[in-house]
Amino acid sequence: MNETALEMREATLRYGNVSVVADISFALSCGEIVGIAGSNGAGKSSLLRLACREQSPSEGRIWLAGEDLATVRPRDRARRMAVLPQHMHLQFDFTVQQVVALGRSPHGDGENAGKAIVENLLDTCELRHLAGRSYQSLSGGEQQRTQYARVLAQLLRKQPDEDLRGQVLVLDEPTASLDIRHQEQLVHTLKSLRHRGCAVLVVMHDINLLSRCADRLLFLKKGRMQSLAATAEQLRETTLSELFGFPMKVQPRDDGDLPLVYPDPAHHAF
Ligand SMILES: Nc1ncnc2c1ncn2[C@@H]1O[C@H](COP(=O)(O)OP(=O)(O)OP(=O)(O)O)[C@@H](O)[C@H]1O
Repeated sequence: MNETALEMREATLRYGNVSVVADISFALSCGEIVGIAGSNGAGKSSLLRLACREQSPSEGRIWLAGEDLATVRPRDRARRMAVLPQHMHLQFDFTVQQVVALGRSPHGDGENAGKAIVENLLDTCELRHLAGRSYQSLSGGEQQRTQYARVLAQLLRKQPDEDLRGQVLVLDEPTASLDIRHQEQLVHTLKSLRHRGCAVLVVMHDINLLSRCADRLLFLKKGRMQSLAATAEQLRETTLSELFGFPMKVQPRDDGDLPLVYPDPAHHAF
């Protein structure tokens, strides 16, 4: 199997004559988590839309495990790549269980193996008590957890604990509505998916949370790659201050864990 799960080479996305993402090149390996960070409007969601072929690049090429993404049939792509968008609106009022089961659609096994996967995810994602509830009636965090379970249902091939090399998970702000307990749970599941060979591309505004899951961080500024490096190397005050356009502090920790990043409290910009 190809060790590169997803690769972009000189990918650009233009709306009219404005490039919202420009000249992006990187490779995501099987069993690797790449975190994407940057300011509002930097192009993070646009980059993810290119990665999952929701939009095709104006220039450049993208490969899924060595295959040109443009030639991978949509159903095949949906079996190999699961995507959690930033916003998700449902036209119909499904129950939580039905929403999670939607993830099995590309696999066509909803009545058999897929049912066991959905049942398992309702338990592991702590959704069992909500299974029969209308999705529309849920809180923001409950909806986000339901959607996360749906993409996990799509990501798994046949069994809850199988090898996931070649599978790609794309997440846009998956923790935006989650409480601390469920943020921690999500970080834990991402690490476990990585351990099983899954490749993950994830956007988060919380740089500390992102750093805790990502092997490498890709920093985007005005649609361009500012830098891509191992997480520890990216956590530098000058790099982060430039990225966010605000003075940032990086506090080393005694326990040898990654440093803590926070806005400089001495700076009074507003
Ligand atoms: N359909 C579109 N037509 C024109 N411009 C667009 C379109 N979609 C996005 N943009 C612009 O592209 C830029 C990048 O948007 P994108 O959603 O990728 O940013 P982002 O980094 O995900 O931002 P945020 O942190 O606010 O979610 C923004 O300036 C946005 O206004």
